[in-house]
Amino acid sequence: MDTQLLTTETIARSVWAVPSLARSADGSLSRAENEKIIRHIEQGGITTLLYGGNAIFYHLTLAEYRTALELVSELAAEKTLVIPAVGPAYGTMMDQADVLKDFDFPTVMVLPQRDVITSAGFATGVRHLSERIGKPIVLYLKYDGVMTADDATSLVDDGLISAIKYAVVREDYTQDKYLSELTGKIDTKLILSGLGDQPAIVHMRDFKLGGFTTGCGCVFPKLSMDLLHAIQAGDFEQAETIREKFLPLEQLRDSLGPITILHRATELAGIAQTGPVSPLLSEPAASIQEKIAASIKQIQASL
Ligand SMILES: N[C@@H](CC=O)C(=O)O
Repeated sequence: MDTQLLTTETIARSVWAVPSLARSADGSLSRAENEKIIRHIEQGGITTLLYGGNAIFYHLTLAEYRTALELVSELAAEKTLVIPAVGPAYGTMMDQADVLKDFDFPTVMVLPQRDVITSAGFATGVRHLSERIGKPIVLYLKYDGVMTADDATSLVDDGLISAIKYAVVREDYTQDKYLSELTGKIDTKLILSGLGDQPAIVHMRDFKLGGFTTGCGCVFPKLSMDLLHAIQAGDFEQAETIREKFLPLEQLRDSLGPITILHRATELAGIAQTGPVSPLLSEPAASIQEKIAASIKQIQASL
């Protein structure tokens, strides 16, 4: 596992894959199946793994948290950067910080919270977390204005932020006042487009963001890396062609739940047995699973 502190070069060198976390039939975390997922992603050329929402880190027990960190840190290839998430509750992240001290992850990401939060309080929580683990943090901005651009800038200026995952959903990604405010104050290369392959072109071309995160890229990693390389080369026609290839699966995820559809897609694509979906989420119905399988075939046929 790559344990070097993040730089803007690290951020840009790979798409950030956001994988599912496989469980055995009894609900325990599966070493063998998570290894298959990691190898599949790495074989597509991806060197950054972010264990967060798609891995349902929201709902891990503290004991599972340690096991998950052991698995992913031991299974990742030497050059793979692994970023685990913490939180989203303050108490949870501080308990998890004590577990993290036993590992060499160069940074961690705070999962997003929408309720029971203020901008200044969120910034204070990030400061406490960074002090506790002695490392900079990946800020995940998923809700409009959840942290003001000024508060985010203070954290960056104080060296407490390794990257920002920006994932506010918009009707039109070219129009985004919050992102404009952030990019007006913070080095855009520290900010990643955090909503998968669909807004990546607009975010990187128009707002000059440093990279993007992907869920579908855990099933089609080479396609996601091809998209990153096309955008970085300024070949937006090619990038648009690649973006459209993801649509069958991405549209299902958008309408039916990005996390659970990816969890099942990873299995239906033959990558690994991902096992039961963690409560508080639930399994897609059989009819939906047929649609997931069909969408995977459609993408495979387009490659
Ligand atoms: N939410 C996005 C990117 C990951 O955070 C996805 O799953 O595609």
